[in-house]
Amino acid sequence: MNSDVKGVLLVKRIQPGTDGSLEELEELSHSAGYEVLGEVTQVRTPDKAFAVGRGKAEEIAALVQELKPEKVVFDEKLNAVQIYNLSKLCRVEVIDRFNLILEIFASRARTREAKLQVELASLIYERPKARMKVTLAKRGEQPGFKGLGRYQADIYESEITGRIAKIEAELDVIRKRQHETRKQRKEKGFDLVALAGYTNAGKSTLMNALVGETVVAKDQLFTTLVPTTRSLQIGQRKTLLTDTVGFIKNLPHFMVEAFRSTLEEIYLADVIILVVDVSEPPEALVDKLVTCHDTMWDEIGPVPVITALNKSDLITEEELEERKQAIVHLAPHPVVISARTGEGLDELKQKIGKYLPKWTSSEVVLPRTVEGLSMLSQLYDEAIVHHVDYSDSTIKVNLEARESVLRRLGKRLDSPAINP
Ligand SMILES: Nc1nc2c(ncn2[C@@H]2O[C@H](COP(=O)(O)OP(=O)(O)OP(=O)(O)O)[C@@H](O)[C@H]2O)c(=O)[nH]1
Ligand SMILES: [Mg+2]
Repeated sequence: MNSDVKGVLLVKRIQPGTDGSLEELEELSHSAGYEVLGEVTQVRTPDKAFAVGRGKAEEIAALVQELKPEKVVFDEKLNAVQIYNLSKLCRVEVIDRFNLILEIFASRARTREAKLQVELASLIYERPKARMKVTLAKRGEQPGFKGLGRYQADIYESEITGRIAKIEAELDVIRKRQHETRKQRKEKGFDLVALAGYTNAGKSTLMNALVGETVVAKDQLFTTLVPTTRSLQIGQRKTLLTDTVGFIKNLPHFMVEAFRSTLEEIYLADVIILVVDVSEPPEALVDKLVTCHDTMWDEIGPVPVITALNKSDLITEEELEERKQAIVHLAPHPVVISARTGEGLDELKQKIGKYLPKWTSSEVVLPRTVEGLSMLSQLYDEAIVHHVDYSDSTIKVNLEARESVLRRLGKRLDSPAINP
């Protein structure tokens, strides 16, 4: 084993009747920079609360002795007592899937916003355990009892609550500013297009392929943590394309909430491109699409969704057909693409154009003054100008624009600008 790479032992929860190959704890561990030294599986009993039996706990402890991992990672959410007992028995740090996701987020967070979001999510996750943690700490020695995150036992629940309130207030300020920026962009005639989808589906690669710029794209989960926006010309329309944080299965609601400002880019878009990795087996594909729908469906309203079936370069025609059949009810307006080879990108752009909000055609009459000419130049930026007629005192412009642009123009001209 490479001495720089830390090892983990996984305790995977698997659905009865499956081999657990669809579970992504391994992938998450790699993305967090760990080497997987071994796995213990535990069949999930749907209606029962999660418990680790004595036999299972001893099996894990024996493997810890043998493999000497840095941490034991449970697929299941653990409470403070379970973490305490397990870490005492195994003499090693015990964490669960959410701690692992938080570790990944924490290691990727670069901006103030991302860092605050990660801290908020981990505080909300740790708060219910704080009380128990203090009780357990008072019992004295706690071998390897580090699984509750970096907050030590002397930080009480109320301090955590105070910190949460502080972060929320700061995030609120950031959000308001972002909201204002988005509103201004819309008013300037830009349409907002968001890339959404499961983590590692290829959103950032697609963004790069569409706008020819370099957003970091890697074969790991949660490469993108804060949205990046670039302009993208669709026919004559200017749009802003935003790359967003990926979705993942079983993300607790508090975590989705902590990343709300990031997800807002999706919720406020005019068109959503839902990117899926179509090279995955049909069951995984269905599973991931269901997660995407669960995460965003209630929030997005009647916004058109185009499904980009990405990574088609990795599969045969027959495999593609099989997958298309499997997801027919989950993938609105599908387009087969490969962000890597560029296949299907023209068709995707055409589809985006088709689903952009309709603009209004209008004829406006501007005064032939310095101000009128400045309005005309602004219209070239914010609208599609079809025809301009100059007379001695007026400029007649035939154009298409977002209604808000026409309304604003009407106000400046002191007369309605909308004459369809
Ligand atoms: N073969 C192939 N690989 C692709 C394609 N698109 C993306 N990939 C690869 O898939 C991996 C993930 O791509 P990203 O663009 O980082 O995915 P993402 O959806 O932005 O991921 P997160 O930001 O982590 O949520 C990278 O290794 C890409 O090179 C494609 O069309 N074909
Ligand atoms: Mg990305």
